[in-house]
Amino acid sequence: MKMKRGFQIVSKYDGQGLHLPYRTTKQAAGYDFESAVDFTVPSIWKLDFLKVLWAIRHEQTIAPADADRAKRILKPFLVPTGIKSYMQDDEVLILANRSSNPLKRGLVIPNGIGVIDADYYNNESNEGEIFIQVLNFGLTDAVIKKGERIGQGLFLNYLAADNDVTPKQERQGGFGSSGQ
Ligand SMILES: O=c1ccn([C@H]2C[C@H](O)[C@@H](COP(=O)(O)OP(=O)(O)OP(=O)(O)O)O2)c(=O)[nH]1
Ligand SMILES: [Mg+2]
Repeated sequence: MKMKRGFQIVSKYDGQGLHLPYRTTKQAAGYDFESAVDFTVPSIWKLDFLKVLWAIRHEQTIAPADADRAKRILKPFLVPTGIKSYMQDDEVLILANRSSNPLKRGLVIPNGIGVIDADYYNNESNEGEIFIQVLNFGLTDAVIKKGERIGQGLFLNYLAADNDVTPKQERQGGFGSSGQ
């Protein structure tokens, strides 16, 4: 059978008992992705963050160390899945949150959706490992266990615009690798 689209385990996770993404009901559109590792996502409502917000709100000077910590707290965390995905050239894998995540523990995907391009597969910098960006708006830190389902992926076809010029650049990685 000709392989059209699917998932594989990234080689550095070989033998670690990871599961390929799977659908949980007959007509589930999304393939659920599990976390490849135990991962704690700190709550954004850490004291330093509130302190900095308060200072900004009251036009007070912020100590550089506080500002740096607050920036770290607001920066999304990348949960590794240990999974890479191959697909046809005119296909894309869209990553979406599980709707229970914000409801149950305040976990949101700050990029809204994740776009996994076909040419991300087997890229030279990280072999095409898919990461799920998360921020924790819950009041307490979110402890994600290895094997817990944290997001879902949907394969879709995408369309090209008229007079589309295919760029020659090869993808080297993700998360800004193609420039600003
Ligand atoms: O939630 C995400 C979003 C993206 N990616 C990977 C796959 C995707 O193909 C690549 C680039 O994503 P995107 O094009 O959305 O980000 P960018 O900021 O434009 O980075 P680049 O310049 O590398 O394209 O990063 C993930 O693993 N998870
Ligand atoms: Mg891009």
